[in-house]
Amino acid sequence: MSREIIAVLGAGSWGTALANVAAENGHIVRLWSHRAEQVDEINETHRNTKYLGEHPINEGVIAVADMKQVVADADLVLSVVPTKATREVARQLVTILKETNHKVVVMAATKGIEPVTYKRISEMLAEEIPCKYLGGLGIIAGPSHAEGVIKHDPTLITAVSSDLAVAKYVQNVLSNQIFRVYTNTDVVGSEIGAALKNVIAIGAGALESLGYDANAKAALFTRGLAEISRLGQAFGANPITFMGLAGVGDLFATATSVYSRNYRAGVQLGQGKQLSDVVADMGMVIEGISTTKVAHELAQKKHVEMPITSAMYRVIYDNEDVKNVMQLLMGRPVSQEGK
Ligand SMILES: NC(=O)C1=CN([C@@H]2O[C@H](COP(=O)(O)OP(=O)(O)OC[C@H]3O[C@@H](n4cnc5c(N)ncnc54)[C@H](OP(=O)(O)O)[C@@H]3O)[C@@H](O)[C@H]2O)C=CC1
Ligand SMILES: O=C(CO)COP(=O)(O)O
Repeated sequence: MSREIIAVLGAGSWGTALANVAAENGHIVRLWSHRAEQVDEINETHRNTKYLGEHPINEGVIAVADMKQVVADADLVLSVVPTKATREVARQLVTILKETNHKVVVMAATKGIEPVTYKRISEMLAEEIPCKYLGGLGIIAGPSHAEGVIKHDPTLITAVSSDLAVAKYVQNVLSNQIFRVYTNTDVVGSEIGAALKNVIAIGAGALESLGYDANAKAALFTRGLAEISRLGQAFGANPITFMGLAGVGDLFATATSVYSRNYRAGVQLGQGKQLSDVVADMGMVIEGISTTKVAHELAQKKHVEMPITSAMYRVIYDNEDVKNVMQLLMGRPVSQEGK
Protein backbone atom coordinates (compact mmCIF):
# COMPACT_ATOMS: atom_id res chain seq x y z
CA MET A 1 0.00 0.00 0.00
CA SER A 2 1.34 3.44 -0.90
CA ARG A 3 1.67 6.13 1.73
CA GLU A 4 -1.59 8.06 1.56
CA ILE A 5 -2.38 11.54 2.80
CA ILE A 6 -5.34 11.28 5.13
CA ALA A 7 -7.49 14.11 6.46
CA VAL A 8 -9.55 13.26 9.51
CA LEU A 9 -12.30 15.81 10.18
CA GLY A 10 -13.37 15.80 13.83
CA ALA A 11 -11.04 15.26 16.76
CA GLY A 12 -13.41 13.54 19.17
CA SER A 13 -13.00 9.98 20.39
CA TRP A 14 -13.54 8.22 17.08
CA GLY A 15 -11.75 10.72 14.83
CA THR A 16 -8.67 10.54 17.05
CA ALA A 17 -8.71 6.74 17.25
CA LEU A 18 -9.07 6.41 13.47
CA ALA A 19 -6.29 8.93 12.90
CA ASN A 20 -4.15 6.80 15.21
CA VAL A 21 -4.83 3.64 13.18
CA ALA A 22 -3.94 5.43 9.94
CA ALA A 23 -0.72 6.84 11.42
CA GLU A 24 0.28 3.45 12.80
CA ASN A 25 -0.16 2.14 9.25
CA GLY A 26 2.46 4.66 8.10
CA HIS A 27 0.20 7.15 6.33
CA ILE A 28 0.52 10.92 6.54
CA VAL A 29 -2.28 11.87 8.90
CA ARG A 30 -3.70 15.27 9.70
CA LEU A 31 -6.46 15.58 12.27
CA TRP A 32 -8.68 18.64 12.02
CA SER A 33 -10.00 20.09 15.25
CA HIS A 34 -11.98 23.31 15.46
CA ARG A 35 -10.51 23.98 18.89
CA ALA A 36 -7.00 25.50 19.05
CA GLU A 37 -6.27 24.31 22.59
CA GLN A 38 -7.00 20.74 21.55
CA VAL A 39 -4.62 21.06 18.59
CA ASP A 40 -1.87 22.16 20.97
CA GLU A 41 -2.57 19.36 23.41
CA ILE A 42 -2.46 16.67 20.72
CA ASN A 43 0.73 18.00 19.09
CA GLU A 44 2.57 18.73 22.33
CA THR A 45 1.53 15.83 24.55
CA HIS A 46 0.24 13.24 22.05
CA ARG A 47 -2.89 12.93 24.15
CA ASN A 48 -6.52 13.96 23.65
CA THR A 49 -7.50 13.85 27.28
CA LYS A 50 -11.08 15.06 26.99
CA TYR A 51 -11.94 12.18 24.69
CA LEU A 52 -9.38 9.43 25.24
CA GLY A 53 -7.89 10.14 28.65
CA GLU A 54 -4.22 9.27 29.01
CA HIS A 55 -4.02 6.90 26.01
CA PRO A 56 -1.00 7.96 23.95
CA ILE A 57 -1.64 8.94 20.33
CA ASN A 58 0.84 8.04 17.60
CA GLU A 59 3.26 10.91 16.98
CA GLY A 60 2.45 10.70 13.29
CA VAL A 61 -0.95 12.23 13.99
CA ILE A 62 -0.61 15.96 13.38
CA ALA A 63 -3.50 18.06 14.66
CA VAL A 64 -4.36 21.21 12.70
CA ALA A 65 -6.94 23.93 13.27
CA ASP A 66 -7.03 25.17 9.66
CA MET A 67 -9.08 22.76 7.58
CA LYS A 68 -7.42 23.94 4.39
CA GLN A 69 -4.02 22.69 5.56
CA VAL A 70 -5.59 19.35 6.40
CA VAL A 71 -7.47 18.83 3.18
CA ALA A 72 -5.42 20.66 0.51
CA ASP A 73 -3.44 17.64 -0.75
CA ALA A 74 -5.42 14.81 0.88
CA ASP A 75 -6.21 11.53 -0.89
CA LEU A 76 -8.75 10.35 1.64
CA VAL A 77 -11.04 12.37 3.92
CA LEU A 78 -12.60 10.67 6.94
CA SER A 79 -15.61 12.64 8.18
CA VAL A 80 -15.96 11.89 11.88
CA VAL A 81 -18.12 14.64 13.30
CA PRO A 82 -21.57 14.00 14.82
CA THR A 83 -24.60 13.78 12.52
CA LYS A 84 -25.72 17.29 13.40
CA ALA A 85 -22.38 18.77 12.27
CA THR A 86 -22.03 16.74 9.09
CA ARG A 87 -23.50 19.24 6.61
CA GLU A 88 -21.72 22.23 8.13
CA VAL A 89 -18.36 20.47 7.98
CA ALA A 90 -19.03 19.14 4.46
CA ARG A 91 -19.71 22.72 3.31
CA GLN A 92 -16.38 23.85 4.71
CA LEU A 93 -14.72 20.94 2.91
CA VAL A 94 -16.36 21.90 -0.40
CA THR A 95 -15.13 25.49 -0.11
CA ILE A 96 -11.59 24.17 0.13
CA LEU A 97 -11.99 21.60 -2.65
CA LYS A 98 -13.24 24.39 -4.92
CA GLU A 99 -10.11 26.42 -4.16
CA THR A 100 -7.69 23.53 -4.56
CA ASN A 101 -9.73 21.98 -7.37
CA HIS A 102 -8.95 18.38 -6.54
CA LYS A 103 -10.81 15.15 -5.91
CA VAL A 104 -10.86 13.21 -2.67
CA VAL A 105 -12.33 9.94 -1.51
CA VAL A 106 -14.73 10.76 1.34
CA MET A 107 -15.69 8.16 3.93
CA ALA A 108 -18.03 8.99 6.80
CA ALA A 109 -17.60 7.27 10.14
CA THR A 110 -20.65 8.99 11.63
CA LYS A 111 -23.58 6.84 12.79
CA GLY A 112 -26.88 8.66 12.53
CA ILE A 113 -29.74 9.86 10.35
CA GLU A 114 -30.59 13.51 9.78
CA PRO A 115 -33.74 14.64 11.60
CA VAL A 116 -36.58 16.04 9.45
CA THR A 117 -35.03 15.09 6.07
CA TYR A 118 -34.39 11.46 7.16
CA LYS A 119 -31.21 11.49 5.05
CA ARG A 120 -28.49 8.97 5.77
CA ILE A 121 -24.98 10.39 6.27
CA SER A 122 -23.76 9.40 2.80
CA GLU A 123 -26.88 11.00 1.29
CA MET A 124 -26.12 14.27 3.06
CA LEU A 125 -22.53 14.18 1.83
CA ALA A 126 -23.62 13.37 -1.73
CA GLU A 127 -25.94 16.39 -1.62
CA GLU A 128 -23.25 18.71 -0.28
CA ILE A 129 -20.15 17.62 -2.23
CA PRO A 130 -20.30 18.04 -6.02
CA CYS A 131 -19.40 14.85 -7.94
CA LYS A 132 -16.43 16.52 -9.60
CA TYR A 133 -14.66 16.69 -6.22
CA LEU A 134 -15.50 13.13 -5.22
CA GLY A 135 -13.08 10.34 -6.04
CA GLY A 136 -15.41 8.01 -4.17
CA LEU A 137 -17.93 8.10 -1.34
CA GLY A 138 -18.81 5.64 1.37
CA ILE A 139 -18.94 4.95 5.06
CA ILE A 140 -17.16 2.85 7.63
CA ALA A 141 -19.14 0.98 10.25
CA GLY A 142 -18.90 -1.93 12.62
CA PRO A 143 -18.20 -2.71 16.28
CA SER A 144 -15.39 -0.31 17.10
CA HIS A 145 -15.37 1.63 20.33
CA ALA A 146 -12.66 4.27 20.10
CA GLU A 147 -11.51 3.33 23.59
CA GLY A 148 -10.89 -0.26 22.45
CA VAL A 149 -9.24 0.71 19.18
CA ILE A 150 -6.78 3.10 20.83
CA LYS A 151 -5.63 0.36 23.22
CA HIS A 152 -5.29 -2.15 20.38
CA ASP A 153 -8.16 -4.47 21.17
CA PRO A 154 -8.59 -6.63 18.05
CA THR A 155 -11.28 -4.87 16.01
CA LEU A 156 -13.18 -5.66 12.82
CA ILE A 157 -14.94 -2.97 10.82
CA THR A 158 -16.41 -2.73 7.35
CA ALA A 159 -15.71 -0.22 4.59
CA VAL A 160 -18.87 0.31 2.60
CA SER A 161 -19.37 1.90 -0.78
CA SER A 162 -21.59 1.18 -3.76
CA ASP A 163 -18.26 1.22 -5.66
CA LEU A 164 -16.39 -1.86 -4.44
CA ALA A 165 -13.06 -0.40 -5.63
CA VAL A 166 -13.52 2.50 -3.20
CA ALA A 167 -14.33 0.14 -0.33
CA LYS A 168 -11.24 -1.94 -1.18
CA TYR A 169 -9.05 1.16 -1.26
CA VAL A 170 -10.17 2.11 2.26
CA GLN A 171 -9.76 -1.52 3.36
CA ASN A 172 -6.12 -1.39 2.25
CA VAL A 173 -5.46 1.98 3.85
CA LEU A 174 -6.84 1.11 7.28
CA SER A 175 -6.23 -2.64 7.73
CA ASN A 176 -3.49 -3.98 9.94
CA GLN A 177 -2.89 -7.00 12.19
CA ILE A 178 -5.27 -5.85 14.90
CA PHE A 179 -7.63 -3.67 12.90
CA ARG A 180 -9.18 -5.78 10.18
CA VAL A 181 -11.35 -4.12 7.57
CA TYR A 182 -13.94 -5.98 5.49
CA THR A 183 -15.80 -4.54 2.51
CA ASN A 184 -19.50 -4.29 1.73
CA THR A 185 -21.49 -2.61 -1.04
CA ASP A 186 -24.79 -2.34 0.85
CA VAL A 187 -24.63 1.30 1.88
CA VAL A 188 -28.32 1.57 2.83
CA GLY A 189 -28.27 -1.48 5.12
CA SER A 190 -24.95 -0.59 6.70
CA GLU A 191 -25.99 2.98 7.49
CA ILE A 192 -29.36 1.95 8.88
CA GLY A 193 -27.75 -0.79 10.99
CA ALA A 194 -25.05 1.59 12.23
CA ALA A 195 -27.52 4.30 13.21
CA LEU A 196 -30.32 2.22 14.70
CA LYS A 197 -28.24 -0.05 16.90
CA ASN A 198 -27.82 2.99 19.13
CA VAL A 199 -31.55 2.98 19.91
CA ILE A 200 -31.36 -0.63 21.08
CA ALA A 201 -28.17 0.12 23.03
CA ILE A 202 -30.02 2.79 25.02
CA GLY A 203 -32.68 0.16 25.71
CA ALA A 204 -30.02 -2.31 26.87
CA GLY A 205 -28.70 0.26 29.32
CA ALA A 206 -32.21 0.84 30.60
CA LEU A 207 -32.67 -2.92 31.15
CA GLU A 208 -29.39 -2.99 33.04
CA SER A 209 -30.66 -0.27 35.35
CA LEU A 210 -33.66 -2.47 36.19
CA GLY A 211 -31.32 -5.30 37.14
CA TYR A 212 -32.35 -7.63 34.30
CA ASP A 213 -29.88 -10.17 33.04
CA ALA A 214 -29.01 -12.16 29.90
CA ASN A 215 -32.50 -13.42 29.02
CA ALA A 216 -33.96 -9.93 28.83
CA LYS A 217 -30.93 -8.56 26.98
CA ALA A 218 -30.90 -11.39 24.44
CA ALA A 219 -34.61 -10.79 23.86
CA LEU A 220 -33.97 -7.08 23.30
CA PHE A 221 -31.04 -7.68 20.91
CA THR A 222 -32.88 -10.30 18.87
CA ARG A 223 -36.17 -8.48 18.51
CA GLY A 224 -34.36 -5.15 18.18
CA LEU A 225 -32.32 -6.47 15.29
CA ALA A 226 -35.50 -7.89 13.72
CA GLU A 227 -37.10 -4.45 13.63
CA ILE A 228 -33.94 -2.73 12.40
CA SER A 229 -33.82 -5.29 9.60
CA ARG A 230 -37.52 -4.71 8.76
CA LEU A 231 -36.95 -0.96 8.45
CA GLY A 232 -33.77 -1.48 6.45
CA GLN A 233 -35.50 -3.80 4.01
CA ALA A 234 -38.26 -1.21 3.54
CA PHE A 235 -35.48 1.02 2.18
CA GLY A 236 -34.01 -1.72 -0.03
CA ALA A 237 -31.26 -2.99 2.29
CA ASN A 238 -29.86 -6.50 1.93
CA PRO A 239 -31.09 -8.47 5.00
CA ILE A 240 -27.72 -10.26 5.22
CA THR A 241 -26.10 -6.93 6.13
CA PHE A 242 -27.89 -7.03 9.50
CA MET A 243 -26.14 -10.34 10.26
CA GLY A 244 -22.77 -8.66 9.68
CA LEU A 245 -20.45 -6.14 11.30
CA ALA A 246 -22.70 -3.11 10.74
CA GLY A 247 -25.68 -5.07 12.08
CA VAL A 248 -25.48 -7.65 14.84
CA GLY A 249 -21.75 -6.95 15.33
CA ASP A 250 -22.15 -3.31 16.22
CA LEU A 251 -25.40 -3.94 18.08
CA PHE A 252 -23.64 -6.42 20.34
CA ALA A 253 -20.64 -4.15 20.96
CA THR A 254 -22.70 -1.07 21.66
CA ALA A 255 -25.43 -2.69 23.72
CA THR A 256 -23.03 -4.57 26.01
CA SER A 257 -20.18 -2.16 26.62
CA VAL A 258 -19.66 0.46 29.26
CA TYR A 259 -17.59 2.28 26.66
CA SER A 260 -20.81 3.00 24.79
CA ARG A 261 -22.25 6.44 25.31
CA ASN A 262 -25.65 5.19 24.21
CA TYR A 263 -25.63 2.26 26.64
CA ARG A 264 -24.50 4.50 29.50
CA ALA A 265 -27.21 7.03 28.62
CA GLY A 266 -29.75 4.19 28.80
CA VAL A 267 -28.56 3.17 32.25
CA GLN A 268 -28.97 6.74 33.49
CA LEU A 269 -32.39 7.22 31.89
CA GLY A 270 -33.49 3.94 33.45
CA GLN A 271 -32.38 5.28 36.82
CA GLY A 272 -34.72 8.22 36.30
CA LYS A 273 -32.14 10.88 35.44
CA GLN A 274 -33.45 13.74 33.27
CA LEU A 275 -32.53 13.58 29.59
CA SER A 276 -30.99 17.08 29.64
CA ASP A 277 -28.73 16.06 32.55
CA VAL A 278 -27.72 12.81 30.83
CA VAL A 279 -26.72 14.71 27.67
CA ALA A 280 -24.90 17.47 29.58
CA ASP A 281 -22.98 15.05 31.82
CA MET A 282 -21.88 12.78 28.94
CA GLY A 283 -19.98 15.61 27.20
CA MET A 284 -19.81 13.47 24.05
CA VAL A 285 -22.36 12.83 21.35
CA ILE A 286 -25.16 10.33 22.15
CA GLU A 287 -26.41 9.75 18.61
CA GLY A 288 -29.17 7.35 19.67
CA ILE A 289 -31.20 10.12 21.34
CA SER A 290 -31.92 11.84 18.05
CA THR A 291 -31.95 8.56 16.08
CA THR A 292 -34.73 7.20 18.30
CA LYS A 293 -37.03 10.04 17.19
CA VAL A 294 -36.00 9.69 13.55
CA ALA A 295 -36.49 5.91 13.59
CA HIS A 296 -39.85 6.20 15.36
CA GLU A 297 -41.05 8.65 12.68
CA LEU A 298 -39.64 6.56 9.84
CA ALA A 299 -41.42 3.47 11.15
CA GLN A 300 -44.72 5.33 11.00
CA LYS A 301 -43.98 6.80 7.58
CA LYS A 302 -43.00 3.41 6.12
CA HIS A 303 -45.66 1.43 8.07
CA VAL A 304 -42.98 -0.77 9.62
CA GLU A 305 -43.72 -2.30 13.00
CA MET A 306 -40.97 -1.18 15.42
CA PRO A 307 -42.37 -1.69 18.93
CA ILE A 308 -39.04 -1.47 20.78
CA THR A 309 -38.05 1.74 18.98
CA SER A 310 -41.46 3.24 19.76
CA ALA A 311 -41.11 2.18 23.40
CA MET A 312 -37.70 3.87 23.55
CA TYR A 313 -39.25 6.97 21.99
CA ARG A 314 -41.77 7.12 24.83
CA VAL A 315 -39.06 6.65 27.46
CA ILE A 316 -36.83 9.35 25.99
CA TYR A 317 -39.35 11.90 24.75
CA ASP A 318 -42.48 11.29 26.86
CA ASN A 319 -40.63 10.52 30.08
CA GLU A 320 -42.40 7.17 30.42
CA ASP A 321 -41.15 4.74 33.01
CA VAL A 322 -38.87 2.00 31.61
CA LYS A 323 -40.57 -0.71 33.64
CA ASN A 324 -44.01 0.31 32.34
CA VAL A 325 -42.99 0.32 28.67
CA MET A 326 -41.30 -3.04 29.16
CA GLN A 327 -44.46 -4.50 30.65
CA LEU A 328 -46.44 -3.15 27.70
CA LEU A 329 -43.96 -4.75 25.28
CA MET A 330 -44.21 -8.08 27.09
CA GLY A 331 -48.02 -7.82 27.06
CA ARG A 332 -48.30 -7.46 23.28
CA PRO A 333 -50.25 -10.24 21.49
CA VAL A 334 -48.01 -13.27 21.03
CA SER A 335 -46.62 -13.57 17.54
CA GLN A 336 -44.73 -15.66 15.00
CA GLU A 337 -40.97 -15.32 14.43
CA GLY A 338 -39.57 -14.50 11.00
CA LYS A 339 -42.38 -12.18 9.96
N1 LIG B 1 -16.75 7.00 19.81
C1 LIG B 1 -16.78 5.85 19.17
O1 LIG B 1 -16.28 4.82 19.67
C2 LIG B 1 -17.41 5.76 17.84
C3 LIG B 1 -18.16 6.79 17.34
N2 LIG B 1 -18.74 6.67 16.10
C4 LIG B 1 -19.52 7.77 15.52
O2 LIG B 1 -18.63 8.80 15.15
C5 LIG B 1 -19.28 10.08 15.27
C6 LIG B 1 -18.43 10.95 16.16
O3 LIG B 1 -18.43 10.34 17.42
P1 LIG B 1 -17.37 10.60 18.56
O4 LIG B 1 -16.02 10.82 18.02
O5 LIG B 1 -17.60 9.54 19.56
O6 LIG B 1 -17.96 11.96 19.12
P2 LIG B 1 -17.32 12.89 20.22
O7 LIG B 1 -18.45 13.53 20.92
O8 LIG B 1 -16.31 12.12 20.99
O9 LIG B 1 -16.54 13.97 19.34
C7 LIG B 1 -17.16 14.74 18.37
C8 LIG B 1 -16.10 15.64 17.78
O10 LIG B 1 -16.70 16.41 16.73
C9 LIG B 1 -16.42 17.77 17.01
N3 LIG B 1 -17.45 18.63 16.46
C10 LIG B 1 -18.76 18.69 16.82
N4 LIG B 1 -19.39 19.61 16.07
C11 LIG B 1 -18.46 20.15 15.24
C12 LIG B 1 -18.50 21.16 14.25
N5 LIG B 1 -19.63 21.79 13.93
N6 LIG B 1 -17.36 21.46 13.61
C13 LIG B 1 -16.22 20.82 13.93
N7 LIG B 1 -16.11 19.85 14.84
C14 LIG B 1 -17.24 19.52 15.49
C15 LIG B 1 -16.35 17.88 18.51
O11 LIG B 1 -15.72 19.07 18.90
P3 LIG B 1 -15.85 19.64 20.41
O12 LIG B 1 -14.82 18.91 21.21
O13 LIG B 1 -15.57 21.07 20.27
O14 LIG B 1 -17.25 19.35 20.88
C16 LIG B 1 -15.54 16.62 18.80
O15 LIG B 1 -14.19 16.83 18.52
C17 LIG B 1 -20.67 9.78 15.86
O16 LIG B 1 -21.61 9.73 14.82
C18 LIG B 1 -20.51 8.39 16.48
O17 LIG B 1 -21.73 7.66 16.47
C19 LIG B 1 -18.57 5.56 15.33
C20 LIG B 1 -17.83 4.52 15.79
C21 LIG B 1 -17.19 4.53 17.08
O1 LIG C 1 -20.59 3.00 17.47
C1 LIG C 1 -19.89 2.76 18.42
C2 LIG C 1 -19.10 1.52 18.56
O2 LIG C 1 -19.12 0.77 17.38
C3 LIG C 1 -19.84 3.74 19.53
O3 LIG C 1 -21.03 3.71 20.21
P1 LIG C 1 -21.39 4.87 21.24
O4 LIG C 1 -21.61 6.10 20.42
O5 LIG C 1 -22.62 4.38 21.94
O6 LIG C 1 -20.24 5.02 22.18
